[in-house]
Amino acid sequence: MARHAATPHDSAAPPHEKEKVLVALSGGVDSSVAALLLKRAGHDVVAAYMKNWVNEDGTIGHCPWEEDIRDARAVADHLGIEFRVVNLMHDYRRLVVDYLLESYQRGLTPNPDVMCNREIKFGAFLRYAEAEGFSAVATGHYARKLTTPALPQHAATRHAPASAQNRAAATACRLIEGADKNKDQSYFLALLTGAQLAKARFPIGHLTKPELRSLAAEAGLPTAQKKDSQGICFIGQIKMADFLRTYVPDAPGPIIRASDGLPLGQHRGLHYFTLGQRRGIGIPSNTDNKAYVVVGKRAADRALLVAFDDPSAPGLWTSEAHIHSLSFITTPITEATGLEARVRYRDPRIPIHFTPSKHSDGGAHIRFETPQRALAAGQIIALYRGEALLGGGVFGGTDLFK
Ligand SMILES: Nc1ncnc2c1ncn2[C@@H]1O[C@H](COP(=O)(O)OP(=O)(O)OP(=O)(O)O)[C@@H](O)[C@H]1O
Repeated sequence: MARHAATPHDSAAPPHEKEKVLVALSGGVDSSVAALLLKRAGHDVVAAYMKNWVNEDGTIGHCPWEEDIRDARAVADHLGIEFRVVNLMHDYRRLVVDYLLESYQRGLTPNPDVMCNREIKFGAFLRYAEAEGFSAVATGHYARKLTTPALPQHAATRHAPASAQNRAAATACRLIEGADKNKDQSYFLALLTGAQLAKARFPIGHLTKPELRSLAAEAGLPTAQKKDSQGICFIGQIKMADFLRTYVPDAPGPIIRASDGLPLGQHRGLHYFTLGQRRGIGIPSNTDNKAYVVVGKRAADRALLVAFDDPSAPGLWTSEAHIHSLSFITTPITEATGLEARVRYRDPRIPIHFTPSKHSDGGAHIRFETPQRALAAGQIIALYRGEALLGGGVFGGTDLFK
């Protein structure tokens, strides 16, 4: 498959311009092929495994990091490139795990993968790379980067609160969904800034997974047959509930039927539940074909509010929402406009009307063309124009329990 051997067209560097790239090599097949393509394109490539979480307390959270380091090293050896292990455990604990735990304790639904990309891979890891003299960081994300000028945005104004650096980056590159629609990971990159994107390389974004697997096999990469990883690394194979049980103390409260206030039972802690959840409530409905679903949380008495899962369930469906912590890869949008949004990793893009907040809270008001089920406070919304990711924000209030 000679066509894959050329310089990845989504690289920010013009074809044939050699650059010094640090590739984030996880021990999985995607980043292995990213390293392979960079090497074939003639770049000066070094590979690094990020040591983020090693189950430091010896309690829970199996992450097969030793095996992954072994595999990553084997790939680097196979490609004849230098391999490093970069210890980011302190940053990861502070910027990802603490965010995760605090969010759950405050009744929010966090997204550690999105935060890991912004704060670790293109945060601490990128800073490490720059300090070591690299001009870019490459990952095995299914996303593409185009270096053509940003889409003209009639809504952008010179009052936009972007840094000069961000503005410069915005005109230089755009982030586009991965070519394999089944694997596209642009959602996880929604909170990157233009400056971060300027330094990012996504060498596999133009490939489909089957194409990538066959490239890996043809090149004899030791990870060619390795199974895809599931979920966020540090939680690995265990359930989020088991992880939370270890780190967040139980805080029991009543389970209340939202329609009439009827107490139905007790729960162990609101952090085990998220809006729209049906599993694990433990209350049989006693009504044929009806199941209870979480429709809300009440801070005052730590009540978990439930209702039958149907279109009339109070609080389950959302037509309008506030989003905060807005971040733009491209020029910030400062006037009302129609856009598309993705509210979960695997969801399709949906049409929305976007109105930036008149106040200086950096937020916006979103109206959906069709009501959406179970949008929880804390969840990430990614904003798009067609395949182009514009940026993202966070649903709801910053603290449900204020
Ligand atoms: N511990 C790590 N060390 C180095 N790079 C990592 C690590 N975890 C993730 N990455 C980088 O982030 C990218 C996306 O991470 P994700 O966890 O989604 O992996 P993935 O899609 O399963 O890819 P892979 O097959 O490369 O593991 C990876 O392709 C890799 O470049």
